[in-house]
Amino acid sequence: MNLKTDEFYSKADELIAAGRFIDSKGWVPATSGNFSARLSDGNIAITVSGRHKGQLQCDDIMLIDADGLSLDGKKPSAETLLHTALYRRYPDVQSILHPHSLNATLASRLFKTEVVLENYELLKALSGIDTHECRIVIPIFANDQNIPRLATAVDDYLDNYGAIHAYIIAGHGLYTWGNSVTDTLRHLEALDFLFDCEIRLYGVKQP
Ligand SMILES: CSC[C@@H](O)[C@@H](O)C(=O)COP(=O)(O)O
Ligand SMILES: [Zn+2]
Repeated sequence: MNLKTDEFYSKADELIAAGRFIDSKGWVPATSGNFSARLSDGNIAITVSGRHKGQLQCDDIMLIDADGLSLDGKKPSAETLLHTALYRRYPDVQSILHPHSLNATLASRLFKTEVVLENYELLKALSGIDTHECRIVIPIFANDQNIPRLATAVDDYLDNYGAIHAYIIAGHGLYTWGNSVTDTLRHLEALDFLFDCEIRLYGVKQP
């Protein structure tokens, strides 16, 4: 049975276009990053492991189930469990984007445990925020080649501290999500700008 529906191909097109945009910003060097979108039947369209995310073709997007098992014989992203854990936790989340952006990587080196974003108008680009008068925390997790263990660390944090908009993996990159691919791209672009502000401010504040 062919499980690839029109919806799958439409989400695949969105992820391919997102990849071109993200690559145009320099946020997915080499074959880094991974992207996904949830389908209405609960399955997930996700990037095949090891592909260049700025040069994705339809063949580079594959189908997995909600537990991350391949449904089409292809090899899903090495970080699939980070995607499935977020979809499991947040029923409204429909897309997850993971770039290896310079600013997320640098921010993790400078700020170590979390990035605090406060009093920026652009925070309103994040879902659920309607004023600059707010403070959000983007946690930074230690990098780990053991992805199940990393997924558990993220889950533990979310159990203890509640909902967040994104997280950084130290020396690695950013995960963010949203109610559509477009929403998630907006989050990515806003967060990159805000990380840039914090990194430059940090430089200014140094003696
Ligand atoms: C090119 S190294 C990057 C990988 O180790 C990983 O972090 C990554 O983001 C891409 O892995 P992938 O398996 O292609 O989804
Ligand atoms: Zn990665």
